[in-house]
Amino acid sequence: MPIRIVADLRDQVQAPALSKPPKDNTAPERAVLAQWREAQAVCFDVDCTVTQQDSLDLLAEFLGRGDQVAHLTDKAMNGEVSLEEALRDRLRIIDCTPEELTSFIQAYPPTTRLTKGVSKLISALQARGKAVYLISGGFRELILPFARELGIPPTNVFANRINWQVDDETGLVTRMVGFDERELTSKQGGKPAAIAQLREMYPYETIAMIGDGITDLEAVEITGGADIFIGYGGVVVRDAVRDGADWFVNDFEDLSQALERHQVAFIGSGAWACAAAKLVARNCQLSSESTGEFEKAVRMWVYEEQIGDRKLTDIINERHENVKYLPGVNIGDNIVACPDLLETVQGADVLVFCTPHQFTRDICRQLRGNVNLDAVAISLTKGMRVRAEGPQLISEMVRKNLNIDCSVLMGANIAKDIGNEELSEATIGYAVPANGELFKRLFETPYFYVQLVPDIAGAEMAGTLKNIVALAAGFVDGLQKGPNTKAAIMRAGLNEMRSLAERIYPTVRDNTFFESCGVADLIATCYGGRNRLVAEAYVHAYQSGSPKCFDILEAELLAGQKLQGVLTSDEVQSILQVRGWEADYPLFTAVNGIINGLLPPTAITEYKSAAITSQWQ
Ligand SMILES: NC(=O)C1=CN([C@@H]2O[C@H](COP(=O)(O)OP(=O)(O)OC[C@H]3O[C@@H](n4cnc5c(N)ncnc54)[C@H](O)[C@@H]3O)[C@@H](O)[C@H]2O)C=CC1
Ligand SMILES: O=C(CO)COP(=O)(O)O
Repeated sequence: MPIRIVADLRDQVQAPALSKPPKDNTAPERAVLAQWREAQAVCFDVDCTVTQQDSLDLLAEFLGRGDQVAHLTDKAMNGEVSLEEALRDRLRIIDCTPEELTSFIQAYPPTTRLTKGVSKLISALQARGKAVYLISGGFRELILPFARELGIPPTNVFANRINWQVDDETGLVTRMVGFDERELTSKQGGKPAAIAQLREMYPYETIAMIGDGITDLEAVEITGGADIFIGYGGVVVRDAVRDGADWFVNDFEDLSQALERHQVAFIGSGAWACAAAKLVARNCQLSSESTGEFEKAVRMWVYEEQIGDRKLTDIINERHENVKYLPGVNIGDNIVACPDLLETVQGADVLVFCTPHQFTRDICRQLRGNVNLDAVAISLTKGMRVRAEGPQLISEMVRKNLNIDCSVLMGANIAKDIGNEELSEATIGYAVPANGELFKRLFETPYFYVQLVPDIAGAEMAGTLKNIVALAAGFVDGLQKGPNTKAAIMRAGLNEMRSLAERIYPTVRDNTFFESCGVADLIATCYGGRNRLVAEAYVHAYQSGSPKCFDILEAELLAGQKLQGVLTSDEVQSILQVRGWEADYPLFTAVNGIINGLLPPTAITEYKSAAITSQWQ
């Protein structure tokens, strides 16, 4: 039985001289590329896109009626006859029994008919958590074997259904008698209708449609349909489809490659930055060996210092260890330390910010105009900036300066313990769900669990404000009070954190404070953090009669690491003062009075009344 092979098909369709030069849209525009990478759902046409031949054409050939059917298929795919009409006529010609259909599927199993690279592409999409659908004007009986082969659940298949005639006497299915005309894909406009239905069922922001025919292109031309249309010309090239496509590919490898290998740049190299970079290094290494989502090498910007007679960057690159800020932890040999900020971010499309918050603004200024326009960012920094018009969280600063999306990762994350691979958790606050998922894949490991919350401001405010409460906890420890007092201070602190976050950012969700970024981070920092440690030392020095300021204690105790709570307390207090809210936040206000020497450390246990005193000094 003759089978039309790919080359024949192509010759046949391309043979007539093109009336105009082919449009070159084989290199995607930046925005199209970004949409392709972001798409949460990807819909594939099946015949001549997933399969090398049109299944009905091949079935007709198998039955010896090939020429009549192929002619009708081409007419429908070129938009010359309506889909319904072509479908009806083709089925009438094919007119086969269930046994003939089964023999056909056995003779041409899916593995022999898949187009080059489609299997790899679909696996890569699935590995990235994207939903894959088959949307076809063909028949389920012929399409489900492909769905099975590609790991696509039958519920993700939109296709037509053959009506079968049942023998009244035997109850056995005998012949096909047309098709179910109620199926969405049996009609013109069926593909965008199927996509519109997906949108009703799921909150997909970006949907891509891939196909070779006019009915596939239609999916993007109707409101509520797909967001981008990628034309596929590996089997058949149709002028109208090629010209109408946002991107036209002849090889699925182009699409796989475009999905692959995000280049990650890490900005910061302190204790947490290095522990977090170790998580990222592991995942980039693994992904480069499997899904290819992330490039193996991760550049890390290091604020250069001399360590003895050597540069810190040289030591990190040689020993894979930051001997000053996270000694004893191998952060991964694919982390490349770089002292030049702009060189670090060159070509990167995933940016991780993790520096003490007082340095982020200057870093953003240097980066302005120097990062990929389609880059996405995440901030691990806990802190805020205060301007005349109000507070600015670090994620807002990144977003505003660089004009890119910025998620946050916050949590109970004492750097040394994560460096030592102790079980820990974090919360990613995101605005764009696909970016939240991307960052989860970048950070999550078997010892570092990540939860996603659609609440950037809540997660970031929680991470920032708990540093003030950690100072209060340090005062309590310095005063050698027991667990009741510490718990009372932490509870009051949590209330003030939540209240202030919700007051400044009304979109903040209450539940966020029960995630790792909320109560868990508060507990971890109030027991094991640097803010607690230094605040405790402050009390000891104060009580010994030789008080020391926080700058001195930071330098003495933290070996170059930076405290965030003291600055944050001053920043938050200026907001409370300007807005006349101090009385509503007595714990924050008492802490600020203590760190500025207006109140003695003992005032922490009398914070409700002490705060009132401190306001007027
Ligand atoms: N250390 C921890 O356990 C955790 C820290 N964080 C947060 O992560 C952020 C970064 O903290 P770490 O990585 O721990 O840093 P760190 O406090 O350990 O180290 C300070 C860093 O600042 C750099 N630096 C000093 N002067 C600088 C300048 N002028 N410009 C730019 N950088 C300069 C130093 O080179 C060093 O890398 C902070 O907001 C912190 O609150 C969050 C979770 C845990
Ligand atoms: O944020 C932290 C833990 O999640 C670390 O807090 P410290 O800066 O007080 O060490």
